[in-house]
Amino acid sequence: MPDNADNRASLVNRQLPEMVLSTEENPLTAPRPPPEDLPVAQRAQYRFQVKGNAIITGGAGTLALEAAQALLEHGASGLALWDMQPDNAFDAIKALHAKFPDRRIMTEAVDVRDEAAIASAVESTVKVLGSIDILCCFAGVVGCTHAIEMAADEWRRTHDINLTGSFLCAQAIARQLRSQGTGGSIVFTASISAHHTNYPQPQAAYNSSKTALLSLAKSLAAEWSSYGIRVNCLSPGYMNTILNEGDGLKRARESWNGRNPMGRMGHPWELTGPLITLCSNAGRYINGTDIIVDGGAMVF
Ligand SMILES: NC(=O)c1ccc[n+]([C@@H]2O[C@H](COP(=O)([O-])OP(=O)(O)OC[C@H]3O[C@@H](n4cnc5c(N)ncnc54)[C@H](O)[C@@H]3O)[C@@H](O)[C@H]2O)c1
Ligand SMILES: OC[C@@H](O)C(O)[C@H](O)CO
Repeated sequence: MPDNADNRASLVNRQLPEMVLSTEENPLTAPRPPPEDLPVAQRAQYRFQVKGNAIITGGAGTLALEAAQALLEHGASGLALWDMQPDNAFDAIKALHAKFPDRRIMTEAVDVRDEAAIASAVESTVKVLGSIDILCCFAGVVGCTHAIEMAADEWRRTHDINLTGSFLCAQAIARQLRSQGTGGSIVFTASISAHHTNYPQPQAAYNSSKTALLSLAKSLAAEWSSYGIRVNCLSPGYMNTILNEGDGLKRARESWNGRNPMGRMGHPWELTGPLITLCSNAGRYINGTDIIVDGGAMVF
């Protein structure tokens, strides 16, 4: 690894790769309003229709499975649920197969920290589904350790999964979308923790990994828009999922609700409207940003 002085010298002499911005003529980023003659009844559907196939990381988790159902309801033709523990989704996937017998729904055991596993999952996903159009990154972990006590391993693991894992999956899918020439939508799951510091639970590693995701989404949106790839984040507030269950968090939950104008946690379903927006025509001009879905938790 060169030291800083060498780095600076090589930067001065290096030809930087050009960042190609999209132009008005790029068909991948054109506005695509509904055709004038589309009947009124079909215009709303056109706006929120999900086309093609989606990969969902952390696909056995609560928010991810709710997203899976929403994507199918809005028209996704196929889904690949990638998770380190895909068997946890066994019953949920059985139910999805029963509700949507005409769609292809597959699972893959993938650790999002593992580049080789991601590459092989892209290959097998494309083999089964034919192509990829959407990536939703839900894989994530949270710990509640005081920063002063935190082992370096916990810090690294949190960032490796929440931040680097999202980057590695996005990069692999962007390469696939570029080779397809189709464009697509990538959605990271950040959090209100990306915007403010959780209280009362100490979550320095989690918070900083999620804040970095916001910045990553902006950077990738800038670099990849010429391929027709939009990159955005969703920032859920406190949602009713396993992540926030357990007696240990009972007092925290009371405190979260007490500081939320709506006085309650979010239902996983309540995240799916914004997700569908980002993955459909409705979100065609939304790029490099973040949608906060928290019931107003950060207004105080
Ligand atoms: N639940 C909330 O209140 C809330 C709020 C804000 C943000 N989020 C974020 O939403 C996402 C999903 O949260 P959830 O509540 O559904 O949690 P969850 O624990 O139900 O789901 C997380 C999933 O990620 C998987 N996973 C963990 N490490 C992985 C790895 N290395 N590779 C692949 N998969 C891995 C887990 O097996 C699990 O299925 C997380 O990124 C979380 O930080 C959740
Ligand atoms: O900030 C809300 C979430 O990101 C998260 O659910 C919580 O902090 C986990 O305890």
